Amino acid sequence: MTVRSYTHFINGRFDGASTDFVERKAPATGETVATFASGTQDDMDRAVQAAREAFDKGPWPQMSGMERAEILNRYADLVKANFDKLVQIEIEEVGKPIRFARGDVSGVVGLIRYAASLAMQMVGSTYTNLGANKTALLMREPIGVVALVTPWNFPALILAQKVPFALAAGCTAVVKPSEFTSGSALELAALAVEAGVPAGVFNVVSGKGSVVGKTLTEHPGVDFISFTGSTRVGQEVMQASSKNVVKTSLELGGKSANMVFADANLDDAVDGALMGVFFNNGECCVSGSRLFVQNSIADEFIARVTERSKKLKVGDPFDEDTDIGAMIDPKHHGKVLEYIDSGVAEGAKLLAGGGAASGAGHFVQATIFDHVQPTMKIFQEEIFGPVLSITRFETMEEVIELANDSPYGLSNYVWSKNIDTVMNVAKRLKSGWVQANTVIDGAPQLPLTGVKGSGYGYEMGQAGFEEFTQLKTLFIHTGPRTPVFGR
Ligand SMILES: NC(=O)c1ccc[n+]([C@@H]2O[C@H](COP(=O)([O-])OP(=O)(O)OC[C@H]3O[C@@H](n4cnc5c(N)ncnc54)[C@H](O)[C@@H]3O)[C@@H](O)[C@H]2O)c1
Repeated sequence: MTVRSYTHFINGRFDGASTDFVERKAPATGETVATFASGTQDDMDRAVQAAREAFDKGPWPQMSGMERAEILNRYADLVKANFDKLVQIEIEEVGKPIRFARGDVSGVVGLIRYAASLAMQMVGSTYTNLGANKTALLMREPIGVVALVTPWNFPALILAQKVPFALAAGCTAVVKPSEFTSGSALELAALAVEAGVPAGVFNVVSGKGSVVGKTLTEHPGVDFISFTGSTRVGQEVMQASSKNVVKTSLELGGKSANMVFADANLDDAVDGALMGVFFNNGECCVSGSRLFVQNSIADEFIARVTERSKKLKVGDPFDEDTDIGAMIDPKHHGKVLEYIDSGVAEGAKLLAGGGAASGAGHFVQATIFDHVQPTMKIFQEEIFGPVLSITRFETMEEVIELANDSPYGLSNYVWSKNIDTVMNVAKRLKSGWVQANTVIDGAPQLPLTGVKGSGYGYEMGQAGFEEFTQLKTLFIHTGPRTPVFGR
């Protein structure tokens, strides 16, 4: 197996300055698949400086939207041309099954194309009703140098939820990818330059969050921070941003409810229950890891979900038939197993799985608990693995209360053929996103956001694009002015 060896990507090229490298072992095999430079404060300073100069001196921010769109579309073509390589990197470094890695890279292409269209939609507004001789222009401008910190579960996809939108707005960026999965970020930066993005516009520094992540989010050269990761680190990023009073957007953890009413299309809902929790190994912020089933259908529905879960294939992520790959690293693997033990210890009923799955990698069996109570850890905490917690309910009131009983508020799902049920539940759920009769769905046009412990700010969509812009108000007085002083 070839080991990919990466340095940082600063000012339009791979940077020769690093001497310290860390090995990335594939979670599914334990083999070394890549080495990443272990960044220092100095590396991060150089990257921010490159982005600062590229922003202040141009030409990227001054280009027309049409020019930026053209380059971004060329970038999308290049990502497509490198599809297989990027898919391989995501499988090897993350341990996710091939069909989901393919979905991620297709998603990257779509996000870049959509962002390209937004480059031509950078519109402000005009007020003409302010009184005689007065007009105001609200001019939309790029926010500046942006710090983008990404997690390991969707390394390419989450990067593409940020970078193309920032670039479309005319910003310049420094990316700090996860230290586990930096390969795709570095490849994507190099492809952007190949597509015509000028040097210094898109920089990547790999390394530890506590070193380069911290340096980046505290850096005085940064104008906006967009962070995706855990709620705990999100809190640290908030503190870091206060140092220079920098605007932030935080996309944090989740513990979504997947609610199945008796009148739902039950075939679809069974599939949605499995997809909700086992997609991307369960390492998914919008995972529907709490399943709520209405009492009248519960026994049969839960039996069907359990039976199907036992047929899932856990193992080699390169195998087309694999449903669940490997957990990201041994520590996280151990944490997921501890949650499973806590579910048993706290009295939930184990229906399927319940431990590690065999193989050389960090595999976990598809695990299902029934009769989970809101007081249990597996109900409240984000497990980030293939572990489903099921709770039964009787009424709509009860399930809304159960769903909202969470420190998080990212996404929720409701299954019912009754539009009244869907609307009534959706309106009362405390989450940034609700999906009806589907699960973990989305499109580049639709903004993702959280409430409560899931963060704030928007990613994707027009709202996500506007995060990378700011409004400058130009108030213009024309014609004679009535004196205020010295009349
Ligand atoms: N809301 C969303 O859209 C979304 C999407 C994906 C993942 N997530 C969340 O991400 C988490 C899993 O990812 P993770 O384990 O990589 O998260 P994490 O918070 O441990 O790390 C995220 C990133 O922050 C960096 N980091 C760590 N300490 C830092 C510091 N002090 N300052 C700046 N950066 C620092 C890490 O190196 C990494 O690049 C889960 O909680 C998941 O729900 C959220």
